[in-house]
Amino acid sequence: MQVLKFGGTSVGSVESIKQVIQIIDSYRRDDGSQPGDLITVVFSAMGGVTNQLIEIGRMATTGDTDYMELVRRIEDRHFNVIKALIPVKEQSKVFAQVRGVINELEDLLRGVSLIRELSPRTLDLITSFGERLSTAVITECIRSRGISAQFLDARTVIKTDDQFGQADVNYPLTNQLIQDHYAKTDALQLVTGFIGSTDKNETTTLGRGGSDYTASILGAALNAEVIDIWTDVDGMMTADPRKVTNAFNIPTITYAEAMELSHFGAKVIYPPSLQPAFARNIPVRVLNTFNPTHEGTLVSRTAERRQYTITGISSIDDIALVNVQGSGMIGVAGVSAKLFGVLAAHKISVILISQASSEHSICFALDPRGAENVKAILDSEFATEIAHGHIDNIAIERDLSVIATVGEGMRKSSGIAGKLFSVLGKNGVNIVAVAQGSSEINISVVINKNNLSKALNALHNIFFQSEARVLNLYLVGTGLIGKTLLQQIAKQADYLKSEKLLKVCVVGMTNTRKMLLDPKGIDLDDWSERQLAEGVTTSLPAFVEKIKDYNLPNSVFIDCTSDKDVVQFYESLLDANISVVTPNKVANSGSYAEYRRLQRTALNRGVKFLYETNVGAGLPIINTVQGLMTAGDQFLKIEAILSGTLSFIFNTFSAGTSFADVVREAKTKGYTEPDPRDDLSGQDVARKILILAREAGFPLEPQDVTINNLLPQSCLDAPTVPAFFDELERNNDYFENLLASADAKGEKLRFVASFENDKAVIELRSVGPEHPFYQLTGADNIVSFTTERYKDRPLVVKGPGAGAEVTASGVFADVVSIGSYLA
Ligand SMILES: NC(=O)C1=CN([C@@H]2O[C@H](COP(=O)(O)OP(=O)(O)OC[C@H]3O[C@@H](n4cnc5c(N)ncnc54)[C@H](O)[C@@H]3O)[C@@H](O)[C@H]2O)C=CC1
Ligand SMILES: N[C@@H](CC=O)C(=O)O
Ligand code: NA
Repeated sequence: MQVLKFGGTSVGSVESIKQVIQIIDSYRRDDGSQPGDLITVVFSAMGGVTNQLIEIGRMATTGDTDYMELVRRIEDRHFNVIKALIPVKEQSKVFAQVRGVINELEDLLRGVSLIRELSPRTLDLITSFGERLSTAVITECIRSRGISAQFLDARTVIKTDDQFGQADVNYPLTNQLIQDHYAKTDALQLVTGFIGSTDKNETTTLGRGGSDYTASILGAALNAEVIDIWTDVDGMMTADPRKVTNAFNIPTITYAEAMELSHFGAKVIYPPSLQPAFARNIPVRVLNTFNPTHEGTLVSRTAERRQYTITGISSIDDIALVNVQGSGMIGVAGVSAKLFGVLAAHKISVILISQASSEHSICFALDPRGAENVKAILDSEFATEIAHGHIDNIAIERDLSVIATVGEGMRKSSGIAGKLFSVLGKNGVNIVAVAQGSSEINISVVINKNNLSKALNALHNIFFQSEARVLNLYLVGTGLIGKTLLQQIAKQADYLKSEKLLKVCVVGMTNTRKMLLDPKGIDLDDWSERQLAEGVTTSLPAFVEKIKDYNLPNSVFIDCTSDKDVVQFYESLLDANISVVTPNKVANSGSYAEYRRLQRTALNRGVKFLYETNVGAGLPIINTVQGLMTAGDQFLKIEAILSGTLSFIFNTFSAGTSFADVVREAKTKGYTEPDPRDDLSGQDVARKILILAREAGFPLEPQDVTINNLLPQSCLDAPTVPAFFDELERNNDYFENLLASADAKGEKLRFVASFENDKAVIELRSVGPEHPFYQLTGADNIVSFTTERYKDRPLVVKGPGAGAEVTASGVFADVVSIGSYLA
């Protein structure tokens, strides 16, 4: 015996009923014989009809005759099925049959409108019409195809007590009646879900999950091989797909896991209603009527071995927490007994309970709609304890959500809780309360509601490991470096996904003109067109506000500008647990206090502030200094060429060429700052040596860096970039003279930064062939660190220190390292 059940959406329309009939056909045995003796099919009411019937009942009690129109609509829906699926010559008989049932409903409603009262008993009778109508019509549809099928009104076999609305089943009697009935027939049984009857034959309903319950009762009584619950989703998912886009189907799950997941909000099935089947160890499959070839989910006593330690994550979006606390509770037996006694006596259902081992407080979660009432009850029940100071306070906290991670696999593995808390911590999700069932298959955390989506996504990402972790990027500045970075990300995306399990998703970008945000991710093939077409006028505060609003997990803010206005937002971003990566030197070269503040904020928040490209572009310079510092080395001296632009200029400029043209070439090659005056004035190098000294542990301020200026005053004073180039042209002789005097000594011009004895100095030097900086070519940088451990021979880092590709690649490496950290 196989028991099938089709829910309201499955039987909600002509098209879907056609699909249902095909599915029932597919259960036919291989030899082509009719499925009759093998299966039982339970139906819900057509989607929406039960709620309409409740509404109709309510309208009838108020004397509102509009209910008649609603009844008409219900009748029409069933008539439409008859018209579409039953041959014309057989239709009139079925119309008459439906009309008869509707007449009965109308008589009943007339009675209700006369006495103006709707008892639970009458409401059960009214709602029973939904299943009675749907099942009767589908039975005729199937019969008209020549299949021997029988309509079974479940009220004749499912016997209950008289708790209308949620009746309890009399199993011994019910099982007997079911078995007796099935002994007499081998026709396909088509059964009304949701309803039963008392021993006085009054109609009752089975409460939440009603038709699943019917299927389960039948399956258990008949010892079915399997119960197939046909619904409108592909079985149970690892998380609610509306909240977690990467959620996927769970092929097998245990009864206990299914119970836990649905207790915490997974609504695909309502396991308590499947209890009779579970008790007899009958497997339940959850299948999709609209995608019938999908394997769905098999719920059974044991699940197959899985690659993930957890099975699923579910949540209840809105809960309130009631906190009962007081020093008088410590060691006083009975407070919790009394508390739970009171809750039980008032039929208050509790979602989760947590008690600190100090016994100083107990908190429990419940539906927020009942919270005020519960507080009033507790305040009154515990009035004495409160008066005596044993309990200080009964407080309600609102706007909370609960997330449950569920899985049998958790029972045997350590470190799950650690992983859970760590990932929530790194994403700045504060945990308000925690509970772990002693079965160890569920850890639940209560968090602020506004973090729910971020927390669910972060947890899903981390626990379903074979899935790539998503890094959400916000890019400010789509100029030379920003654009190159986007190209590099686009090119490398597949590799990162498959080899590093990182899915890099650019969710926001802005330049000075337009900003574009899309939490689903911006396609990197046409970002620039989209930014132009869909972008809105840039407002940095609005951009940052959006980032915080989205509250996406694993978020990284990338500043590829040279603007100080962008820097102002770093601290609040870090504070909101958003990592910051930047080639922009402004933040780290302001006051020492600001530099430290950003470092501290990142550290406190468990996020990253990375700026390798602040010095020497992609060369590993900052990382080298940080590595030496971490290992306890001490810096004695730093000597360096830190400007790619000036390196290039002095390696390229020769007598008879235009100095200004060489500077222009440096700009074209992408070496200069957005404003090349920053390079030539020594400002850029000053920032770099300042940052290096700070990284090396010296609290330098900008004024501690002495710049021995290279440019004539008129160049320094040039108000605009074009004016600056004009001044360079006018001063060509000056630069030629500098070059000539170095040439005369067989030396080369080098713009050298050095740091020693708490002082940083930058100056133009001419160095001879014996000097290590003499050989430098192109736009190379070189840094020589003399430390306690590298005293006799300094540690040297050398290589291209400017240019779009190497800089973007350094920024990219920082971003990826955050991905690895978060993972
Ligand atoms: N070129 C190189 O070799 C290296 C550059 N860097 C740094 O990289 C950064 C970027 O340089 P480039 O890409 O050459 O500059 P760029 O001038 O080509 O691009 C800057 C971008 O930032 C945008 N922007 C500026 N202010 C903004 C604001 N307030 N709001 C929104 N967008 C804003 C601009 O619209 C533009 O898209 C600079 O801080 C530079 O110092 C660092 C290391 C090496
Ligand atoms: N403009 C800079 C680029 C790196 O910071 C340079 O020339 O070195
Ligand atoms: Na670097």
